[in-house]
Amino acid sequence: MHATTYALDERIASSLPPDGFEHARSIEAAPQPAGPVAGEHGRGRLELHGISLSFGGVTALTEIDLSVQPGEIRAIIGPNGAGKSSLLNVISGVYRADRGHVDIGGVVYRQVPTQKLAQLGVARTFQNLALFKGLSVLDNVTSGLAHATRSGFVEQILGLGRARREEADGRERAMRTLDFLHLSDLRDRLVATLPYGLQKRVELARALVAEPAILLLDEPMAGMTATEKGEMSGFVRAARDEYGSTVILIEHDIGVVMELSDRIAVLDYGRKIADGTPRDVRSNQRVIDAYLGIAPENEEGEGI
Ligand SMILES: Nc1ncnc2c1ncn2[C@@H]1O[C@H](COP(=O)(O)OP(=O)(O)OP(=O)(O)O)[C@@H](O)[C@H]1O
Repeated sequence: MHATTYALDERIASSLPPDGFEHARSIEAAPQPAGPVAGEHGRGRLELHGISLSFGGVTALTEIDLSVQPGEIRAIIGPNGAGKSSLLNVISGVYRADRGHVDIGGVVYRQVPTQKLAQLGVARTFQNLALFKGLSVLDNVTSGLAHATRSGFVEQILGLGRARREEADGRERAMRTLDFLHLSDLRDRLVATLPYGLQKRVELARALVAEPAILLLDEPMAGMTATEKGEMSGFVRAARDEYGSTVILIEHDIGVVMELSDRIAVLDYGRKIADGTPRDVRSNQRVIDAYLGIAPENEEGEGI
């Protein structure tokens, strides 16, 4: 494990939010954190306290509390429009909550500074792929380290010592991540030529190359075949085991969620209606009524 944390590619961060809603909040300058800088001490811990968010007259989130332990795989589920993406966008600083705060590794934010997400050890993937389709797999994954670069523009242009060492180091890290996700053979392929399921895996690689303390995955298995979902689940679990990353994922496939998650938070109309182990959630009557729609004795965790 490397002590250094790396940043998301600025180009990707600045392309947020992806949904194009009229009332999308602008990213505001974040206040300086009040407490100590997040260190190894609180690495991977995330807490939300009383998060409320609305868009004009639409309430997206109401007083959400969430406590995620280091190394945990935590799913956020709920019907369409329940507030899942909004919550992920609050965690990653795309939205500023109307009320409440986000605690990342012991540092409290009213709005998480998106541009510093990587320094905080947070990486994310997107519901709609946000890859550079015209670049190779290797270049896309290396771009996940863009903020780690310490050398200046001139050094990079001139290919001076530090810039060259950083480039070599970045490529080596990217190669290791590709190997980890069984993508090495595809490293020179243009992303646009890959099937969708593999593009999703490349996006995971780009997030993982920074060895993040907290990995936010927005529907990582959407649009995948059952086989691809199984593979992806295995990679997500392996990533947690290998890098010690805390994983927070939004996923609609209940079978996957039940099988992969340590704990599950369930949202409905912007409120958290349940939070617990897959077994707890599966037998929770409010969850069954709002989301699962099946009696617990009749299901195998496959859902809906
Ligand atoms: N930028 C926005 N502008 C206006 N309304 C928004 C915006 N983002 C979300 N909303 C609204 O907030 C509510 C929660 O939406 P959100 O996308 O967070 O739900 P979700 O659970 O992620 O849904 P889905 O599963 O369909 O992706 C919805 O009523 C949605 O229309």
